[in-house]
Amino acid sequence: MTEIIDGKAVASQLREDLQDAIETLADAGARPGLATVLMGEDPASQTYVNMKQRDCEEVGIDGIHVEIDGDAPAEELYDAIADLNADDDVHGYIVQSPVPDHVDYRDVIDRVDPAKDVDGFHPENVGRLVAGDARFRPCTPHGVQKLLESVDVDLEGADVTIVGRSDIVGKPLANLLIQKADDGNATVTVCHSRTEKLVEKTRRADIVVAAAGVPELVDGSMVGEGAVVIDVGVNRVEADTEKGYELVGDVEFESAKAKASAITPVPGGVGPMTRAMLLYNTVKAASLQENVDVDLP
Ligand SMILES: Nc1nc2c(c(=O)[nH]1)N[C@@H](CN(C=O)c1ccc(C(=O)N[C@@H](CCC(=O)O)C(=O)O)cc1)CN2
Repeated sequence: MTEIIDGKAVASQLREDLQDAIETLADAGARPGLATVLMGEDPASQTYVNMKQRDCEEVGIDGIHVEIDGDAPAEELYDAIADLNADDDVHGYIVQSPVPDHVDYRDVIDRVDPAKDVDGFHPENVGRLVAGDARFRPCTPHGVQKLLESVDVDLEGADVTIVGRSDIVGKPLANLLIQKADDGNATVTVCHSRTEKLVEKTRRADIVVAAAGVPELVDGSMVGEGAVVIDVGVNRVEADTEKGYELVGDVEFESAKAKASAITPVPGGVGPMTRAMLLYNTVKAASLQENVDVDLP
């Protein structure tokens, strides 16, 4: 029987497990604060920031939301970032990606105070992660690690094939999984649009992570018998539904499930974990800035 990895349940447990740390901070007179910044009107991004704000409310984190018109000059976003860097009540913040075309996301990230960079995207935090001393693990890769932990998969020496080389998922996940750590020690192959013999590389893997942003790119014929399949894709595909779209992963679920020992669904797999790990990083940021030791799950 294939195990369906319930990301909602793992995320819910993690939010519960964060409560001790949030209470420890409260006892010391500190309440974690997270700001979300959204520039533009991308509907999926609006959904994600709304969900992030709701998560904050649920666990006892102060949420602040900043919205910037999609046509505004980049300087307006830079000013908002400067304000958040200077605000002592904000321990962490994220600038939702993508930003409008006239704004360079790298210029944006460079301006974020690395101590408040709870996405873990600032070059200083990327460097620390690669060096094996991460301050903030990027939320989606960290969420994938927690999901693998939840199915007790042995990463030591495992062959992992990641399809996708994005700065947000593929690159940091590969770096985390090769590290000398209990949740690392894997052998990782990172595939991308120029990779040759992709099927060969996914089929030989013990763990396949699909993170290319291409709906149903990975099907059952690309999955080895008994592999663990992690689907990072959350693609909105036009459909005759109330919302006018349906959510489709990067994995063709039914055919991959027939081969896999465990698989994440979309929705309800990696997405909720991305949000849960943002809360985790915010609590960590608050603990570091307020000099209060907390036990993190
Ligand atoms: N600044 C950032 N921007 C983006 C990130 C990121 O980590 N930081 N990642 C993605 C989007 N993302 C986070 O913001 C994200 C994606 C999906 C979900 C989620 O909960 N998905 C649900 C379904 C939601 C729905 O109904 O549409 C699920 O999969 O069950 C949360 C966050 C790009 N940008």
